[in-house]
Amino acid sequence: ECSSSSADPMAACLRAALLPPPPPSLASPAVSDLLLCSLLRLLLSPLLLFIGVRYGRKDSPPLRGPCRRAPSSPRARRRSRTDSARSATDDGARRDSLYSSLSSARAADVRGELAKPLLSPVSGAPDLRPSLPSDQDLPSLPGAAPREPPGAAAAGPLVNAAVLFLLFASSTLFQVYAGLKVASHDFASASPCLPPLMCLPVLWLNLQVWAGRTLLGEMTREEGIFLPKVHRHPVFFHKTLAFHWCDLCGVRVKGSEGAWRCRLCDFDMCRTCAKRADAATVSENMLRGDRGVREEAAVTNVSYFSRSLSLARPELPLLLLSFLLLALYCASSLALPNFQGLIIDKVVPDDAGEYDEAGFRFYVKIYLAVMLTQGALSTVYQAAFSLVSRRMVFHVRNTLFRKILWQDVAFFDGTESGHLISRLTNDVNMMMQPIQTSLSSLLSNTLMLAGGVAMCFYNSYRLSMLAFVTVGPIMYLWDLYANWSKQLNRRMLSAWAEGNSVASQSLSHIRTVKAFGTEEREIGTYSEANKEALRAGVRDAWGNGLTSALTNYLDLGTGVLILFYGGLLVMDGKMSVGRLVTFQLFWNMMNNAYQNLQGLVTSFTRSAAGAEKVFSLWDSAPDIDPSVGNGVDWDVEGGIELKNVKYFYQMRPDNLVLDGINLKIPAGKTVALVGRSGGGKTTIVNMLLRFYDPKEGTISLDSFPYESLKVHELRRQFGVVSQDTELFAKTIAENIAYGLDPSEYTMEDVHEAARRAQAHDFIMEMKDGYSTRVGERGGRISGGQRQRIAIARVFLRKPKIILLDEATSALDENSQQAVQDALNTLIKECNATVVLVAHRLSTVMNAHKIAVIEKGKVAEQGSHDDLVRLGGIYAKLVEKTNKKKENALNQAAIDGDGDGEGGGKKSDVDNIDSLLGK
Ligand SMILES: Nc1ncnc2c1ncn2[C@@H]1O[C@H](COP(=O)(O)OP(=O)(O)OP(=O)(O)O)[C@@H](O)[C@H]1O
Repeated sequence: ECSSSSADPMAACLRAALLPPPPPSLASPAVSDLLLCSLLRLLLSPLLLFIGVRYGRKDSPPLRGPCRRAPSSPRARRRSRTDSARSATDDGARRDSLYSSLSSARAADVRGELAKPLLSPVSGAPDLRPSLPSDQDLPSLPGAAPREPPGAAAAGPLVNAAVLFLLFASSTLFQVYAGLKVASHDFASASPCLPPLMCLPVLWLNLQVWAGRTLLGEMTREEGIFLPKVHRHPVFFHKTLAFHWCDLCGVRVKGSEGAWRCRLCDFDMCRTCAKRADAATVSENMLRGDRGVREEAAVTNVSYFSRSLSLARPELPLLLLSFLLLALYCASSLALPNFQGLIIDKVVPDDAGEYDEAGFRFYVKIYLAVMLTQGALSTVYQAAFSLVSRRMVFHVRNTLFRKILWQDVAFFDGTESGHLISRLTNDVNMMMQPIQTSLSSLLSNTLMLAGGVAMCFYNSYRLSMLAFVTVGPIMYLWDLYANWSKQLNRRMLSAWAEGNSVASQSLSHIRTVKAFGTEEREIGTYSEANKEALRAGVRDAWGNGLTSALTNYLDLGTGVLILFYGGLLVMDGKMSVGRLVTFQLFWNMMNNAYQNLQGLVTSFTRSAAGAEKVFSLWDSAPDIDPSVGNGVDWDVEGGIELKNVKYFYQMRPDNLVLDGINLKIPAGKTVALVGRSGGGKTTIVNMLLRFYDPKEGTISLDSFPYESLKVHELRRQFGVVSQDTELFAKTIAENIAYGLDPSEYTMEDVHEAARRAQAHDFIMEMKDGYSTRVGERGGRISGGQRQRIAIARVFLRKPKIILLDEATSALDENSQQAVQDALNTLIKECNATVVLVAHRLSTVMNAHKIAVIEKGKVAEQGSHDDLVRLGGIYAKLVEKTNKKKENALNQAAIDGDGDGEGGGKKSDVDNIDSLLGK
């Protein structure tokens, strides 16, 4: 037939290939061809998979010692997670025994214990320290000294990619061939089971590719190492990490050295830290509660989608209305191509050369009416969806901020504010972006796709079979790209978080930056973080472009096939022109819907990187749960007792700060804490505020254990003036009344509180008085003024317990005197329990009780007279002060200096730190 005398030999050839009229039977050559193809693939696929699994592995040889490989199968991963959760629970349950063993050791001994090799934990106690690879293990870690021939490891990913490509290319070719066969077969008198039978190979091929890819992915998964006590996810060695900081030591990773990195969250570990046997579980920017680090779970598309939908639950009525309108809109859209086809058929003359003008006018009118209805429906449903998505974003931002603020104080010890700002902004934006922009298009495209597919098959199953052979390959390509893009987006979010962190630190310490002239360095660091994000973004853009180009070519090829084969059918009189146009319109509609959906799935997959960070924080409830406990509903007296309190900070577990503190703070009395710098005084104040829970021992208020009380109500009993008060960037009046409801005070109360705190005069000297804005952190007023505003706060709140943590230590002599006077008035007038941390003997001498904190214990306690009589540490301090004063007086007499300070500073004379000899 190809050599026939047709005007267009090429068309004749294709026609012969596409339109053979074979006798319809199950044993026809078309069917046997397809069976042969399927068989061929049945042999080819396992062969390719074998090559991929054998030569495509990327991982390193097994490790020895305490670190183990990341479990490779999903079930093993689940089991491992359960194991580590169980071991964490066991660790918690057995923690007491560890602490009892710790209690017998002094802090220094504890440090010594922790420095022991990892394989010999504290005897009889669970080892809470990280199981990091020992030095012997490290050479076997990937990147350190691979045992496999260097070429083999490097070629792994290439082999893998080549195998995947061959699988993809062969399946696409087979699918196109199968499509052509189905489309060209004459089913007129065939057995009814033949058409579906001939369609099966296409389905089968797609299934094969999907199964092959999943299998290859699972079997060649790069296995990192799993260090359950350092990090909850497996970590992988990366030879080049251009812009990352080690989350253990905080030092920047050198690009040439490489480092360990978690691919699920923002965790990096340098090689030096990986070798440290005494590295503590101190990773920065991890989710942590008061009891330790928490897992950040990976988010799948399904869970991301279902959780996002659950966020829309409060908007359900509006959402249902918009869905209804949308369904109507889609139904009208699906009707349109039919009318277009009918209109075209009416303008084509019939066999007698007549036009059906009446029919033509009728269908044009209907077409117009449907279009107008469609326009109105689309306006309303889009507005409704946009409203729903905006409300969702509002809800997510508010809730996330609430979740952050309710985290334990320990969480903030280990997290930089820049990272948190990043979660609130970049991560939320990334997570909400597909929902915000595509809530409506998701549904409309799904409906259009389903309707389009049905209408395509209804109009021509032959053309449909031909057209659908590229759907599988296109899906495959987009899926590949989406998963790759998700990784890039994770990297981008980490880089943005680092950038935010650099920016927020530089801005909050702008004076230091200026003083040291490090502007350029900070700009460089910031720009490097952004450069890393840019690099990932550029790669993502290229990937997107390439995937779009490939899928577009597949799509265009399908369009050409439909046109060509459809044209042949029309020429053979097997299809009308209107039908062909209708089919084309439905195909375009379905194809658009499909591509939009594919784009949506892709953006969901990448945005899951942001959703991971948002949801993990969302799900992380604080260990000191604000909703747990009873209200403080009795008339609080303010008596506090600490019994055998032991504590070490999570970020420095080797430093046992409190080692069995026993202290009674009687109601209405003043108790002073003295001791050397770093001795743990502020830590006791933190424990009194229940910022942290003791690792061992109890604290009670009026005999009620702290854990039995609602933490928020407990903290409301306290007023605090600390070393460096930081005010909010609000007015002075707002700062004084901070934390109180407007109904709880009047402006007169605010003025009175300021007067008693000796702040009223300096406030009134300012042009705007109480409306003066103090700037960020109160930077526009002096340190002494800030402290007096903090004291005014306490006066206004009238708390039952007042905590004064070295309130005058950061001030110059004149300010010190003014603040000290204000504090003395506070102590006298408030009739409250006062806990006073002071660095000058003169401020503690009048306290009812003085507790000397030494090496994490209360070394001695009692009144000034009792302690002087005892002849211990405190008595020595008093003795030294008296001697200093005597010397100063003698010196003054010799110098003829009237003030008796001997030229020295008055505060030096009774400064506890200098008397203790730091
Ligand atoms: N958030 C924290 N994380 C880890 N370690 C901390 C933290 N805060 C304090 N430390 C450490 O705990 C120990 C006790 O600190 P604390 O502030 O309680 O001492 P202090 O007696 O109040 O000292 P100073 O008189 O100098 O204020 C110190 O070694 C300190 O370095």
